[in-house]
Amino acid sequence: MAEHLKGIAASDGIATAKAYLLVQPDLSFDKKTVDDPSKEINRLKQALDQSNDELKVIRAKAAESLGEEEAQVFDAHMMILADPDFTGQIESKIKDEKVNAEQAVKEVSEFFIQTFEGMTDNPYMQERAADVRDVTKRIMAHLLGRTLPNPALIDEEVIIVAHDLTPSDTAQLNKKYVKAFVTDIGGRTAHSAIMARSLEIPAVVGTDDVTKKAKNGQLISVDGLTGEVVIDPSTDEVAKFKQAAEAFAKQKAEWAQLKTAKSVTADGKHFDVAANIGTPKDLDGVLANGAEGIGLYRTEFLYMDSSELPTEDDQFEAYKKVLETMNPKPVVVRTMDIGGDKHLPYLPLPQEQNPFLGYRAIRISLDRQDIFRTQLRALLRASAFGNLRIMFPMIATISEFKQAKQIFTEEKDKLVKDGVKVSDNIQLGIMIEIPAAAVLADQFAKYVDFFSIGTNDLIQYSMAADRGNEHVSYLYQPYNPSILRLVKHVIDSAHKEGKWAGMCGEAAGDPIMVPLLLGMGLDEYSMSATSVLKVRSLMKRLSTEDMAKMADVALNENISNDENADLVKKTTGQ
Ligand SMILES: C=C(OP(=O)(O)O)C(=O)O
Ligand SMILES: [Mg+2]
Repeated sequence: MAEHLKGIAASDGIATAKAYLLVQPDLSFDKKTVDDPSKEINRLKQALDQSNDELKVIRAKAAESLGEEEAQVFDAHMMILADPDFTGQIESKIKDEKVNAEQAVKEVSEFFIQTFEGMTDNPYMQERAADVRDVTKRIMAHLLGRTLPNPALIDEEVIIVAHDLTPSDTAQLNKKYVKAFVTDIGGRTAHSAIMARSLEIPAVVGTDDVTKKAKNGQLISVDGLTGEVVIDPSTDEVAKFKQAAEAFAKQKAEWAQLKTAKSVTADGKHFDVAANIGTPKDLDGVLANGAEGIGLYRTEFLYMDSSELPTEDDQFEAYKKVLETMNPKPVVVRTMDIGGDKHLPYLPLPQEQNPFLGYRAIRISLDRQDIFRTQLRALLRASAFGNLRIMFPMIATISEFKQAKQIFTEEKDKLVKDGVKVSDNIQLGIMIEIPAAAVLADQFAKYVDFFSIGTNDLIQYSMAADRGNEHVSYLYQPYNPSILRLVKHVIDSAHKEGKWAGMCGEAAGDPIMVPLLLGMGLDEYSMSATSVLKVRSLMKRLSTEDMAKMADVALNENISNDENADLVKKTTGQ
């Protein structure tokens, strides 16, 4: 019998395929005393061999589908399996303490993990702790006769079903086979959802319990436009999803005709519709969708994709590629925004009660100036190859901006003195994603060249509602008059000082928000590349004068998010 679930529509597109459960098996066991240690040692050897055989296959597949670099992590895993120090200590423990193999593996791996994690002056060795943890899980699964999910081995069309996906899980999804994903938890602006949109993989998040309801191999239909999920759909339902997929493809073909057009409203006003990217790989999507620039390059993915801090040259190459490809269109590069839900294995952050309110983004950059200066130098060198703008994330105070600008100027002066060519008109701006900065935008506008409003965070901090928590997603209200007033104040403050204001949070590509933003005079709209043509087509139908009247009601008369959503729908016929 078909089972219907409703989640949060997180990435456009519709698909039906077999479910692939990316769920960690239960690897719990009891400690036991054994009479015959040699029998346990044989079990251990068998599990080590099985793990090694499995890793060889996974490595080969990963190299084929994801590339040599991504595959190398599995070499590190095989090296641990072959390390006589590691396996020898496990054998000795079984022999000397007469414990079962599971217990010996657990104790020895914990010892190695702790030792590596303690090497705080050696980030390379610290990262080995994660490898030991991964390998231990594999050995344990073989000892216990359980199966670990191996997404790198997927070689047929599937829909991934998971409790949650981390940004790095999402980065490993192979678009050729992964037709969609569905998760128990998460919100539309969680980074895995944002990445799904840039990969053009349909996604529904926050279904609550899809992992409990779907079984491996079962057929499953997913509608990333409505949030509908059907497990084991009937033939009629499969046909209905197919029809919806065809209608969506037709709609996309219509939008595609606007690829080389400018984004102009019905009354002839031009606005910049730009794209957000995470890596230079996303440029294909940007070009395919005819974006008028990059409004947000999230550089932290460069750091997350690497096993150590990327060098100045590595960064320079990535930034140069993006700037050259887009030239003369503007590229807004955001400096590293690590922390919150984005982690670096080689840069351990303190354990915090509230990581989203903690040590992150510009706070880390101003503290770890070695990292920040390297990034700024790479950016400055790349600035000679295109139209670079730099922005700083999570700015709360004017003093933070001044410090960041000072460091930027120092690095620029050093490069110029060394005869390195750098651009002389790099705009420096800030993300407006902390309410304090939004409220003080009139003051900030005197110092910065531009604002880019990060609604993903601005909404969560204003409403005190975690952007990734489906239990409070009802409070995540982009059209709430309180949010609209903050946005309006930011736009007006920028204009008063002759500066421009953009938006790079997901709201900038939201068809309900765009008419309100046009009415408030926002200059630049930056979104997932896949939303660019949809927004351009919407703008064509709207007049800024009508939208300004509507925005006035939304800001000053209406009192709720839903009232404003209804107002926009009615006024714009959506
Ligand atoms: C664009 C934003 O940044 P991120 O989603 O990377 O936090 C935002 O907060 O709106
Ligand atoms: Mg943010």
